[in-house]
Amino acid sequence: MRVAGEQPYDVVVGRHLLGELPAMLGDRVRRVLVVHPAALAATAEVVHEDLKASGYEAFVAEVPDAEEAKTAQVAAFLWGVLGQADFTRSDAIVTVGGGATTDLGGFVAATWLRGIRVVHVPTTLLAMVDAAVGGKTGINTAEGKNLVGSFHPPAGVLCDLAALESLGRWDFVAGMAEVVKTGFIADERILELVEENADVLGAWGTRPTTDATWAVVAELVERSIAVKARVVGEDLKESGLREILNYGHTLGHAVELTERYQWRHGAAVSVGMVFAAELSRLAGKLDDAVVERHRAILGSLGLPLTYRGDRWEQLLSAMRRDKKSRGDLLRFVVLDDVARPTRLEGPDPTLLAAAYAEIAAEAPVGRGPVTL
Ligand SMILES: NC(=O)c1ccc[n+]([C@@H]2O[C@H](COP(=O)([O-])OP(=O)(O)OC[C@H]3O[C@@H](n4cnc5c(N)ncnc54)[C@H](O)[C@@H]3O)[C@@H](O)[C@H]2O)c1
Ligand SMILES: O=C(O)C(=O)C[C@@H](O)[C@H](O)[C@H](O)COP(=O)(O)O
Ligand SMILES: [Zn+2]
Repeated sequence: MRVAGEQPYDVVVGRHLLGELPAMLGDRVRRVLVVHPAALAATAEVVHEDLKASGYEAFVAEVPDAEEAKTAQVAAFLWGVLGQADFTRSDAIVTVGGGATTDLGGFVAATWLRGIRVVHVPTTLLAMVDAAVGGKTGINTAEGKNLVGSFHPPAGVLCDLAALESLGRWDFVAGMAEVVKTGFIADERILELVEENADVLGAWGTRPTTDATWAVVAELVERSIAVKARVVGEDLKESGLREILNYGHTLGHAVELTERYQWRHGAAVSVGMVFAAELSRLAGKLDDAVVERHRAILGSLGLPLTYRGDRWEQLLSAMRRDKKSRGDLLRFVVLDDVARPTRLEGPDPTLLAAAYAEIAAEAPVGRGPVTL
């Protein structure tokens, strides 16, 4: 799939794709830094050896797992590695990992010498369908999620579906939240596919994956990437259309911060989408049936639908730092219907509180498997 823009690039979905890496890196690259978390050390070493065999001067850097990687300290560590190895503007980074790794590696590529090439090799469902595509890079600060970053499109993305074989159930399910998001904002066929296959998708990794399930996963990945490619191809820097990809994220990111990143991103986005759907309904835009479809689909995958009722003020305060806010104006992506996203600007505080009341859990929810 081709992503349009000033520097168009390919997103390749398939199996055993590492042979495509040199072509994506391009002719001028001499040095390559492979960035990965510990869980992907073996894959990163294969990439490292392949690159050396292809004539590159290749290095590897292991970074912390998950959100622990998305800090200024870890970015500074990688800047140090690049500096020590004399990386120039014609050199490149390859990321091998989930969305946290692609966000971090993309950010370091965007900032080193004001921008070097990066190729992403996403290894989670979430990173394949969302994080690795579109050039949004970022790290967190104490005040919130992705508050520092830049738009820096990759030179290419290699989605090797074989990587999903080792992905744990709840990491796969968390990725499904972004797939479902894509369905609600742009492609109803995605929702139908999830509805038809929720039992096997929600049980990922607990039983052997049949060829039929792989075919469904491949179609979901391709459809989700197609939506993202179309949107970011039109609006890389989020001046309008791209905001729809943030459906469910205004509250979702606030939940992640409140939980000190102990919830998976996809789990927080799941709760955030139910909130956004309720907000859409209370604003008179969305039918009850579509709101209930959110709960049915996300719930059938095992994703959370509620969040603790005693955290509203904290969440509201975190939402003020959302990137869609303008001054004191809170802005939300909401739905008029399936595949008809729109914006709600400066909703009345009582409307927001009423939407939150619809998703608030009476007692604090436990640290369940998807959230952890
Ligand atoms: N830039 C964007 O457009 C964008 C879009 C969506 C999400 N994100 C970001 O992506 C991050 C979430 O990404 P994620 O869900 O991939 O989380 P993640 O990167 O934390 O990976 C989840 C876990 O899976 C492990 N893992 C990765 N690949 C594996 C494999 N093949 N087999 C076994 N284990 C594997 C990781 O080590 C980690 O423990 C968040 O930081 C979110 O903000 C960014
Ligand atoms: O690509 C985008 O644009 C998105 O909003 C995709 C989201 O799934 C992703 O989580 C993104 O990182 C959120 O961006 P942010 O600007 O709200 O931090
Ligand atoms: Zn997201």
